[in-house]
Amino acid sequence: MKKYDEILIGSGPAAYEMSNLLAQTDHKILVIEGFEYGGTCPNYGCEPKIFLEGAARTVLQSQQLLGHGVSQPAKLDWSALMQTKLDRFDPWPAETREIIKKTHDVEDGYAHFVDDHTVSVNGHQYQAEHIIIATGQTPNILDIPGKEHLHTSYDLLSLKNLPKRITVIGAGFVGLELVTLVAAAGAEVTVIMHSDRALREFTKAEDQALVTAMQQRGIKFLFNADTQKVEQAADGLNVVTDQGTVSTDYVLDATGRHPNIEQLGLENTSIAHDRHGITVDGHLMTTVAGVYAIGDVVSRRQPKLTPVAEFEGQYLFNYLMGKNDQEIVYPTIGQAAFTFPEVARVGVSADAVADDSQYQVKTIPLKYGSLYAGQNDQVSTLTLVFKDQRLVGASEIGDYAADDINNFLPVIGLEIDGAEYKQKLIAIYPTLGDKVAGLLK
Ligand SMILES: Cc1cc2nc3c(=O)[nH]c(=O)nc-3n(C[C@H](O)[C@H](O)[C@H](O)COP(=O)(O)OP(=O)(O)OC[C@H]3O[C@@H](n4cnc5c(N)ncnc54)[C@H](O)[C@@H]3O)c2cc1C
Ligand SMILES: NC(=O)c1ccc[n+]([C@@H]2O[C@H](COP(=O)([O-])OP(=O)(O)OC[C@H]3O[C@@H](n4cnc5c(N)ncnc54)[C@H](O)[C@@H]3O)[C@@H](O)[C@H]2O)c1
Repeated sequence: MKKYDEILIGSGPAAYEMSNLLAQTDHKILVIEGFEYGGTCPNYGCEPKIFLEGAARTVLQSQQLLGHGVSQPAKLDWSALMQTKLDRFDPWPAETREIIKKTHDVEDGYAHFVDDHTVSVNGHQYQAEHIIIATGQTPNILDIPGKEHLHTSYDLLSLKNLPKRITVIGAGFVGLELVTLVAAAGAEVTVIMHSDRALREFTKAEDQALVTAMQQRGIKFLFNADTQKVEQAADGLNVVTDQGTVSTDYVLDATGRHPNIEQLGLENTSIAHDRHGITVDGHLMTTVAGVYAIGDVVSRRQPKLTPVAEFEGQYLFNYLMGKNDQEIVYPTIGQAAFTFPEVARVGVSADAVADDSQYQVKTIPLKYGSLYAGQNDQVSTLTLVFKDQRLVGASEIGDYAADDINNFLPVIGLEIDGAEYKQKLIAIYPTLGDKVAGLLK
């Protein structure tokens, strides 16, 4: 049986970060990847999504400015845009594999444990001083009649021809970001939600303003609807819900993601897990000594995001190399949905402390600023949460929400007050950065 210092199962952002750091050591490393090297984010997640969003945003901004100095809205050619996406992204998995292979051994296949300390792939068995599970998450598929008609975000992000009518089940991050893209490209979109809340991570007011903005662009929403089945119809598909039937050409299942643990053979081990992922301690060690988990596959309350996965990769590298023996402490984490308008947040939510007199909430409409007025961005609203004069939370809905909220991350994470900000920084004007010091007073 071949032995390594470290075995990394998966090659997404969490494992890739660790593999790059381990490349600087003399350790013998094996990276096992069952699908596309680089994982979700660069191949069928954040990166292709934000790439496609560039053109979609241009179209939506031009529509928003009709009658405000723009006379002809831009038009999105989905097939042409998709070709540029495929040209850019198709080579990435092979390139990533080559980069990893320069310093580590690689095995192309799905790994599973045969016992607590032995991993099997392609009929070979391997052991290591440290085994790191970094297998991420995978999209849910509703278990309903006609589920063979359901597509995932993976399918949609490579869809060469845009269907006329698209139905999206689920209005979380993946659902609403992809709705933004396909609706901007001209598809008639219906979103089926099983409650009346879309992005629960944001305030109710932000969530409602986002849904309203989407409705005003012609996107239909079915609230509190339970999807029962998908049926073949004479001219497409019927999505049958308890609130009525939606005729459509394509159905995206965006009802969430679950940890990639089914193929890992955990039943042959003592590695504990729950429906949110693998259970780890403060050093990211599983319930088996020497076996660790990082990234989206970990059961934790922090959001499942690329920078969080990378942070865990860095932390575990430092811990295993003896550079840090402290338990992991997560930094201040910013989060955004790249919808139109965007929504973004950091720290304490205004809704969570609405009834707590220790907190003060300020809501600031941004539409009067020239930057926002110049985009005819009528919804932009910033919400700040203070405790003991200190900023502890910020959220925004608006065309620039993600960039705007990035301004508040150092304020909260480094605990800077308005005076210190003003003394140490002159931010770029006229952006929101320039207003931060004033807003902290
Ligand atoms: C559509 C979409 C958009 C997103 N947008 C953003 C965004 O804008 N910003 C952001 O921060 N995050 C975003 N995310 C989330 C982000 O992609 C993940 O948080 C990130 O990829 C997690 O990295 P990871 O390494 O933990 O897992 P992954 O990237 O999922 O990588 C896990 C890898 O393990 C492999 N694997 C699984 N099982 C096995 C096995 N048994 N053996 C071998 N290999 C295995 C998989 O094939 C995969 O390559 C998005 C996700 C999606 C789906
Ligand atoms: N911009 C970003 O940072 C970004 C983008 C995409 C994904 N992500 C990450 O990926 C994670 C997963 O995203 P996601 O959108 O797949 O999951 P999610 O949990 O954000 O959203 C899934 C949605 O589907 C709904 N749902 C569940 N069952 C349903 C049903 N039967 N009918 C209708 N609706 C149903 C849920 O209520 C929820 O609103 C996110 O939490 C985030 O961490 C981040």
